[in-house]
Amino acid sequence: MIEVSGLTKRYGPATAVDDLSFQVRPGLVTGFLGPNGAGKTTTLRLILGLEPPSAGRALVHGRPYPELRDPLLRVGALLDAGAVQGDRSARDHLRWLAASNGIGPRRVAEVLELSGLTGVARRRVGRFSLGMRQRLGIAAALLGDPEVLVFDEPVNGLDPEGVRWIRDLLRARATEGRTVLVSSHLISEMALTADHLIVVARGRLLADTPLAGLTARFPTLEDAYLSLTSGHVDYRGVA
Ligand SMILES: Nc1ncnc2c1ncn2[C@@H]1O[C@H](COP(=O)(O)OP(=O)(O)OP(=O)(O)O)[C@@H](O)[C@H]1O
Repeated sequence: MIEVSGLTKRYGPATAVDDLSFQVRPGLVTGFLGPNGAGKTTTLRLILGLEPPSAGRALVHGRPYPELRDPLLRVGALLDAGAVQGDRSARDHLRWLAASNGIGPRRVAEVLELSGLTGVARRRVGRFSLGMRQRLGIAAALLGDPEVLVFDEPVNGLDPEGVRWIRDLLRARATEGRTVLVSSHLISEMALTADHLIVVARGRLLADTPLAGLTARFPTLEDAYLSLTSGHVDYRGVA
């Protein structure tokens, strides 16, 4: 369970996240949608304790993320798949992460297999394509077999097979009763993947609803999303 209440983040005079409150419940894939600059990544960073909020709070398993013991075993996150040291092999990268979190090498082999990277495990990450980096980031998120998954744009750069893999993975994790929060700009993909949607714009909550609640009055989720966000797009700060 993730609980966000009154969450606010200001950067100087700009408010990136504005008094946001929502819950992400276990057993569902919750899609996190919004226009460019809506505050999605900032919200995920606040949930993961990568930045302090200006006001409000975000709790994971009932605690602020920085207070979790063995965080990698509790929460798996994919934020910036590019942020990996390029001179390490995929296997060494995962082994290093695993060792620093008390996870054994057997689990590294498992997540390499799970993410389709076994054949390239010894290759330097610097030579990986964007899609392979995404898979590596997801492998890292799965290392601790966590109950909560937080993925920012996980299908970015993935080929159709990879997109299907992510969709099935998120679905399977939710079916096991885990908490899954996933942001995406691909509305058609969210229509296939998500059970529940949280939509934000300009840092504020626009909708917190089951997927069916949003699509009932529109032919497609894209139509519903565009109707909901029309008039809320201003790309503050986006060059
Ligand atoms: N470190 C920062 N300093 C100043 N402004 C920031 C910082 N991080 C984010 N912002 C601003 O906060 C706003 C929200 O950005 P954020 O990246 O959270 O949006 P997003 O919904 O993830 O966008 P996108 O869909 O384009 O990735 C933007 O206006 C952005 O420029």
